[in-house]
Amino acid sequence: MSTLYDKLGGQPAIEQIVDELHKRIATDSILNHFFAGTDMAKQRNHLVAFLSEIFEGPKQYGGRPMDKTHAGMNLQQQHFDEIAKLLSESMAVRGESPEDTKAALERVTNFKGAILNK
Ligand code: HEM
Repeated sequence: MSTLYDKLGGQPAIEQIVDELHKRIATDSILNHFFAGTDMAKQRNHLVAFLSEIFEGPKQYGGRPMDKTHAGMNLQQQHFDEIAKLLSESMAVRGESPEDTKAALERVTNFKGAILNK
């Protein structure tokens, strides 16, 4: 049976989705200030690896756990919702189906408790 990673189109698809997401974050006034000091090239690789892994692709994320990564940011529900919205848009642009997009959002939402209020 194919995994969500395969259904989405594998590594090239995840890379394109993350690039679309980063384009949107850059012009989003709710989110972009959080990334002011971030090396976005590194961030791209980390996020591609992280998403690939949670979508059941090859295990490849070697970065910090989500609670440590977002420590001190005091992220709130509205920030999470905004990223989730931009991620959905990025998946739609890439031509992903509503079902696969929903499944992906569910996987990401599993980490909400580790990301918010840190
Ligand atoms: C929606 C679910 C989210 C996921 C799956 C996620 C995932 C990640 C990952 C994998 C990293 C890289 C970790 C590392 O460098 O070791 C990261 C870093 C980061 N995330 Fe998130 N994140 C999420 C939500 C958010 C939100 C809502 C914000 C703020 C608006 C945010 C802001 C950041 C920032 C600023 C960094 C870079 C930290 C640095 O420069 O060291 N994240 N995130």
